[in-house]
Amino acid sequence: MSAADLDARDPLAGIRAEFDLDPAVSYLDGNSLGAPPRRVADRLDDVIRKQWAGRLIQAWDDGWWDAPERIGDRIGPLIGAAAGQTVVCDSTSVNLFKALAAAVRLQPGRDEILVDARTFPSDGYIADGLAGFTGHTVRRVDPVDMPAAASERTAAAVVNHVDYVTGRLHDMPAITDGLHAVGALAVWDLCHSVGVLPIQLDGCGVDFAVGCTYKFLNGGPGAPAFIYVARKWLDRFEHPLTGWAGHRDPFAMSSDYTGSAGIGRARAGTPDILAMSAVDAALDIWDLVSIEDVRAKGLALGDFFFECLDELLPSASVLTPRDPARGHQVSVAGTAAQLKALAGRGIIGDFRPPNVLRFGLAPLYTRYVDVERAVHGLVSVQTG
Ligand SMILES: Cc1ncc(COP(=O)(O)O)c(C=O)c1O
Ligand SMILES: Nc1c(O)cccc1C(=O)C[C@H](N)C(=O)O
Repeated sequence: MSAADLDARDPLAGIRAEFDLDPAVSYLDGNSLGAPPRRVADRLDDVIRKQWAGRLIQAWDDGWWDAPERIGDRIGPLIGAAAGQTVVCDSTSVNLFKALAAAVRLQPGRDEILVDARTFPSDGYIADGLAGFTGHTVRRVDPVDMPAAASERTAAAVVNHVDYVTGRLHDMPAITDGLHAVGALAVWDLCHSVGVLPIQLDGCGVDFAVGCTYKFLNGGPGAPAFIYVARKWLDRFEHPLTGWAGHRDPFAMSSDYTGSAGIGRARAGTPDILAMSAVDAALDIWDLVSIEDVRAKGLALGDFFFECLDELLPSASVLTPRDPARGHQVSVAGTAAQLKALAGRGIIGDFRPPNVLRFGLAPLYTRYVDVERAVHGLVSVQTG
């Protein structure tokens, strides 16, 4: 079937109109920065003109102060988290620091942290940075080998749900169970899976998770991230960034810190209301679509990408698995110069060293014609 026919039959095709995208551009980098939902601009206008200008500081009592928990609970259904376990705040890196610090604190006598050897570098840097304070040994292990590598020495393991380079999807239930079998805690990084595939954090018994909102959740550049703390750990969740926003009674201005009783204790400082309002507005799109439909289209876009490559560029070296154990991207070997040449043709992907071209497939706005154009573009930049 042609790309145009596939687009014509796509039940999600109409959702693209929710985004401010140039039809002439094939935007295939939603796995790095999502596209702008039109409703975000309207919401920010409202927050600035009506809430900030209209209510001034009184707006904190009109829903600003509680926005991190409220918006966290809107992300909850996308990650299989019942209410009260997810809060939106800080960056993924900062939230990972909090989650990992709390995890090792829960595991006295265990002296090792495992880190996904193929993770986005920041996760490894954070683990190393924390270990510099706690004295833990950090060992880098492929997620597939984590259950076998973990032992009674392992306090916690940081695992990516979807590998940011290849798009490989890791088996959350099996890896989590494997870690738990030796008493290690599981900390999942959902940056590349949230908003593209169904996730069951509660169902898998995951201990902690972090993720960003600026990729497939389209919250905008630098949008705040989220952190999930499983209900079973909420009472004992202790992290070192004990700022006033996580205090049980922040406006009492007590000189002693007592953490909030719930997920609020994962907060540290004042919430960035403008950025958070953008995330909130972007999440409205999930009132129109289901994650199951998004997942089905994401896999279909990937299958179509592989078909086009087989037909037009069989010599391509494809890094992304063809089976459904993948997220929503297709990665092929290539160069930074090729990426630049593609951008000159209106095809936007990204390059990750040393030799990977990544093409993100965001089912809310990616069209089959975008995939077809990307493969035609790859053919022309490979053949000169
Ligand atoms: C898998 C993964 N983890 C962590 C990060 C870091 O996120 P942040 O910049 O919000 O700290 C990113 C992207 O930047 C990422 O892709
Ligand atoms: N957050 C980013 C940024 O501010 C600029 C450029 C890229 C990013 C990214 O998020 C990169 C992304 N985590 C990746 O998968 O490579």
